[in-house]
Amino acid sequence: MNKIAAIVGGGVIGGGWAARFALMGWDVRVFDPDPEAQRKIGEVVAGAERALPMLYDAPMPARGTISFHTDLAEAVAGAAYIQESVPERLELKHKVLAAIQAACSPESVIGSSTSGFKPSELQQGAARPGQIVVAHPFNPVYLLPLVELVPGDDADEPIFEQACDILRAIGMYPLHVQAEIDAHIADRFLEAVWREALWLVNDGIATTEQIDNAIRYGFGLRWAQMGLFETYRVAGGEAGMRHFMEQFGPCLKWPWTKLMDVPEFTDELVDLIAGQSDAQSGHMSIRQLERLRDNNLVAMLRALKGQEAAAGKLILDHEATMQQPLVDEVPLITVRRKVPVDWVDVNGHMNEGRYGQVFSDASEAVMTHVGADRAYIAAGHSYFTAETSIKYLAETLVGEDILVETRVTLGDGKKLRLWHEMKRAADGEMLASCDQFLLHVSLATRRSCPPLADVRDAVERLARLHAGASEGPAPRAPRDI
Ligand SMILES: NC(=O)C1=CN([C@@H]2O[C@H](COP(=O)(O)OP(=O)(O)OC[C@H]3O[C@@H](n4cnc5c(N)ncnc54)[C@H](O)[C@@H]3O)[C@@H](O)[C@H]2O)C=CC1
Ligand SMILES: C[N+](C)(C)CC(=O)CC(=O)[O-]
Repeated sequence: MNKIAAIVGGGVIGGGWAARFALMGWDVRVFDPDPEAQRKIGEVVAGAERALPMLYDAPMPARGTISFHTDLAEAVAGAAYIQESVPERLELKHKVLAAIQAACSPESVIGSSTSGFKPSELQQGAARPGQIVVAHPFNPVYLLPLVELVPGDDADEPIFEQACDILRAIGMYPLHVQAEIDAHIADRFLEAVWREALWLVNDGIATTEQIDNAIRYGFGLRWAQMGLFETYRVAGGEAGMRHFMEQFGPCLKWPWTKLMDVPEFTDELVDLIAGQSDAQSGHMSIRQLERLRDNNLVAMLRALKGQEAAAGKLILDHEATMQQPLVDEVPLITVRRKVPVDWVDVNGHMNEGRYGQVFSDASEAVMTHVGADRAYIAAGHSYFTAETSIKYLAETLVGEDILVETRVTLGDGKKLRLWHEMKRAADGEMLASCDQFLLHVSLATRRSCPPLADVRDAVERLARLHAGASEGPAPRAPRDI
């Protein structure tokens, strides 16, 4: 299978798909008749380039190309994955899907971003119905992993499997929706909440800002990490879900919602809502709001990563597939990454504590390289850092690509000394240096001891290889420990 994706319809959602595929190493071809499409996608890709790599504490794959095509057939021919993201009108989707099928390989996956149409509706009159699946993403597609994958009854099994594999490979979470239904799963919730919110504004109960506050200071935070049922299970106390249902079941019969109805979109209601929304957020442009949203999402997803929970666990698992083994070279490139938004301090640059983290990651990469990896540590041996001296040489800013070059300046028995240079990838400027001294330890006694033979040999071999090539300080006499 090649790594070519065709994006048909390059608006808000198509642009997000294009960015995610390209940043995950796919070559992307876009077809969109709008003369402004290239500019609009450029804006989305710029936002994605800034935000998506911040989720990962690993080097990203080499970015794929994005090309723009005036001929749909040319864009889709030979693409392994095709995503349709044209406006939500069934007759338009039928026309576009027919044109795609006339030009693409029968083996390609055709995903549709449709928010509400069922696969059987999209497949009506199609040349190969089983090739078309609903692949409904969430905005921004380049940060949110969920994609509702609805194959429908006529789905072609290999196409569906391939869709799952490709979506996982680009870091997404394909949720298999077994039975087709209007608006799939998630949009049903969104619409219920949206409907209720419209009533609250319409009836003068709450403003748009109060409704947003009710979500973001409360249940919105819960939903991001536990969803609905797990949250309510906890809310039931020690007796869990049963008690929760017993206590709150009767409320469902009380007039707590107006979900069966929707207020008329009169000019007055549209003016009221748009006016309140302007008053609430009109001081920021849409691009500024997008950047704020992306920063917050990155910070939240990174927090979930730290807890190995929910979408954070998904990113961790995906990251593990992206790690490349170190190449035995002088210097070793031990870290390649982007500075994420949650590493910035009040001075607007990378906080000093994060330099320690970068150099610690660099040392861990060396440890793995010499065989002191997770299995070695689990078997009771490791290295502890005994001394670190960091020099901060230039400011490191959020979003910058950085790398660390590491030289082994001493590898002698239980002693390991490393010289790290952190550089800006764009121009090679040195941002910080670090002289680090580590001692091999037994995790049973928590005291220093010689490494096992393989690790000792690997460390000593690296030290010989790096001797003379060092740009770091002259090795000092190791401390007597
Ligand atoms: N905006 C959202 O929050 C979400 C939208 N979706 C779904 O994604 C799809 C696209 O929605 P948006 O990106 O929001 O719309 P959009 O209006 O931002 O973009 C649609 C794009 O399709 C292009 N287009 C129109 N006719 C075309 C044709 N014949 N061939 C190729 N391109 C054509 C337009 O020029 C435009 O750039 C819809 O099915 C929508 O339901 C899914 C998830 C979220
Ligand atoms: C409003 N919407 C129906 C287009 C929303 C979606 O389909 C998903 C999302 O990103 O909220």
